[in-house]
Amino acid sequence: MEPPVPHAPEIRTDTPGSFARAVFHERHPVLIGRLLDALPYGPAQRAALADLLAASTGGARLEPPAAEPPPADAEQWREWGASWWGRRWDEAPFLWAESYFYRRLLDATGYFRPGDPWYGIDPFAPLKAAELAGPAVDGELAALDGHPPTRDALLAAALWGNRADLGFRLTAEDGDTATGLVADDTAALWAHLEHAPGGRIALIADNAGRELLPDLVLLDHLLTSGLAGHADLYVKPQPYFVSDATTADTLAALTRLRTAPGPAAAATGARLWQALTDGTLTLRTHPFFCAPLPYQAMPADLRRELTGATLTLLKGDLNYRRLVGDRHWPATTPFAPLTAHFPTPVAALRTLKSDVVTGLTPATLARLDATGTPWRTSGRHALVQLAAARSTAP
Ligand SMILES: O=P(O)(O)OC[C@@]1(O)O[C@H](CO)[C@@H](O)[C@@H]1O
Repeated sequence: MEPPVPHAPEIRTDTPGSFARAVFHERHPVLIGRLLDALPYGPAQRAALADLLAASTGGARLEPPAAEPPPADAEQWREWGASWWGRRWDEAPFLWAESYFYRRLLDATGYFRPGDPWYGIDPFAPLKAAELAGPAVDGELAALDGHPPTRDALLAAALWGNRADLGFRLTAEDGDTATGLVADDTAALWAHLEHAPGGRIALIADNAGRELLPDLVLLDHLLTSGLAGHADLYVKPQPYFVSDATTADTLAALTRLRTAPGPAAAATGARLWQALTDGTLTLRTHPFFCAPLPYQAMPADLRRELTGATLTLLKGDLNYRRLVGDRHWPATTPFAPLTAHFPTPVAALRTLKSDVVTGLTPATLARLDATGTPWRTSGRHALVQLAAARSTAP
């Protein structure tokens, strides 16, 4: 008999002193301030953003997205929010409420209003562009011209690239430095790919810029080494969680690679460009990547699309929360059973930036707890976790 899948309470924002509450009450005000500094939004948009902040932190009731003109996702959101409309923002689960906050933020800027001059304008674009143009990226691209990096180094770069999350950076402590891995299935991940080389790999991206660049370099390695015969790169269909990568961000990152002064970065960019044009690499998206739901609720069309991949590389903190469920799991809860719903073998590459964690050994947990630091949320720790036991048949 299968062991029962364990349960734990969902994380909510109404717990005083919690990380989730701080995201709404500390991070979001800083974020709205940054957006208002970065773009010359007019009085109506400024008022709408201020209203959103007040409603989402002040006990207002949840209402569906603006109905006039009806946005393309109106029906979808009516369904996704069926349990929550009319309830207070802080009664909804953290995962749901945060996702809806970003949806309403786009509403407030005019992003969804055809005919509005701000229609389709990414409110986070100035923040993402500044990071991509910055000197840190110059250094990281130049480093590719040194000793050819090992595959472990490429994987580690993609993993730690997840710290460059502009939402997290809004309130991260200065000087936070990376420490170590709390779980490390790196060797098992390579063994899994070596066991069935040449298959299709999916990478579900997280942040643009300094995270997406090493993700792209990793994909190039997987394709050129033959470990993958094809790669699908999944990005968000719309701006989300500040720096999540969209198609526009992917094109910007590719251009940054192709036009890099160093030969190694430029050659990587050229190969990836070619891979996109000849179909070896496919750029994909789906509305579910901005859904306020765990991956257990993945719709059938996306499930079908992913099925058959040798491995899905799932990047980042939010994807991890969606994978295992945004719940107060005891940290030693085994990782694999919580991911059994996922349609392919899956590897999470994530820096720890929220309360959820699973699959730790009791010794690791005791060591981390003994530090007396906020190790779950500081972004100083990371993990590579693999759940490989899955049918890979299409
Ligand atoms: O998914 P990412 O970019 O790694 O992290 C997203 C994040 O910054 O946003 C949420 C809180 O706002 C947390 O999941 C995490 O701290």
